[in-house]
Amino acid sequence: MSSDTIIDILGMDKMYRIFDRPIDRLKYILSRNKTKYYKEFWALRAINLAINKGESIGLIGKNGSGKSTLLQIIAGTLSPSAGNVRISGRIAALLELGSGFNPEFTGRENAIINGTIMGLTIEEAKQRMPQIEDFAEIGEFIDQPVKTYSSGMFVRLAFACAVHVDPDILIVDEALAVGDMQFQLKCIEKMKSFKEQGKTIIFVSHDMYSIRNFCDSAVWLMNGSIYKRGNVNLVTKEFEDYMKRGYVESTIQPETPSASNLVLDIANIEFRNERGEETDRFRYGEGFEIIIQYNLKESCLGLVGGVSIFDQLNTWVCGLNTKLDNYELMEEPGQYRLTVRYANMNLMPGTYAIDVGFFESSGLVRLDYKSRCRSFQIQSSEYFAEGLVCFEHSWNTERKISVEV
Ligand SMILES: Nc1ncnc2c1ncn2[C@@H]1O[C@H](COP(=O)(O)OP(=O)(O)OP(=O)(O)O)[C@@H](O)[C@H]1O
Repeated sequence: MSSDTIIDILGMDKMYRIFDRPIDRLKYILSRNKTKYYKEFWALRAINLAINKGESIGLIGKNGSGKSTLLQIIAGTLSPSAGNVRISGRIAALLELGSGFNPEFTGRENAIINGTIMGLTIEEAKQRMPQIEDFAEIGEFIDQPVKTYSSGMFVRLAFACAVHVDPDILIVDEALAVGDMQFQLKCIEKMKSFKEQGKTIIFVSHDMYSIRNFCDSAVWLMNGSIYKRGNVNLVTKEFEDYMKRGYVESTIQPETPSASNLVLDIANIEFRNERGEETDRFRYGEGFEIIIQYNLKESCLGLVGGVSIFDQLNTWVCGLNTKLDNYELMEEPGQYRLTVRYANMNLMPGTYAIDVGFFESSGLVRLDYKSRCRSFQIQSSEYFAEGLVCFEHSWNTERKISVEV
């Protein structure tokens, strides 16, 4: 284990025992020779994973691939069946929400207990209470039993506790999606500052856009094994292609719902042709514009706007956003028109749909997202090519002259 390695997993397996009937579990517990009343299910197999200090890792994989199991083992809430797991730092994990809380205790009591479990003394844990209360913003509920909390309050308290124990490693398992948007933004700011401080972050999401925006590298789990690890863009792209090719049943997670449109509202989307006329029909090869009117209600640092085009089979034809193009949007509140211009549209004739979305800078929080909100047609009376796009091209042929010797 190098001095930079903060998480080191070697040859780790996790097996779950599956009992067909509750009585079989009881029989197993009571049997002296531990007769096998169960079936074995290997959720993780031969995992070797070393993560260095300061890395931001995106953990991806389809449903049931073993992501949560791996995170729980790293977090120490689940034991592996075999292998070694060495962690050299303090871990704060936001896994199943509030799973570490005792429902009968108040928020304050739980926060203090959590702090002591994380290695703080009771005094240190108490000293951090004002910051936790401040961050969680749940007011007087801090002194109510957590069983009375809404799921949003749980996230608030859980995140506040997690980030105020000064962890070296932060694990976030899509927990953020439950909180309200203002709070999500606050959490993301905190995660960014953790990243800047060189802390290690493991982030699980089904949203590849979020993973690409937040992580440096990605680990792809498939059927309980690490299938790929590497550059976040390459691995997530390959994962998306894999999912699209339909190797899997259509169990891709639903999109993360748009955060309530408190910060930004998309008011209108329209298409205009090269002559500035509003229309949704274009000639093949013609340029056109998509004009998005939106209302920014609160200033938003690093606002990102994007448009994606899909064909009728849902193939993602082209996704563009202002961040990828280094185009900065204004951050002050106001009403805006954002125009994206496509020159020489060489999509083949057919009907296409668009998604339009706005995100805060890391891409983790959707401020407003309209899926397949408008469609347009590319028309041509000529039959000139097949497929999805027609690239600019030319043909050439040369006759090979055979020389007799
Ligand atoms: N307590 C358990 N007992 C038996 N099997 C389990 C248990 N927990 C998880 N599994 C199984 O282990 C496999 C991996 O589950 P896990 O929750 O780690 O996957 P995941 O990648 O996090 O999935 P998702 O994206 O749906 O959250 C799944 O097939 C799941 O059914």
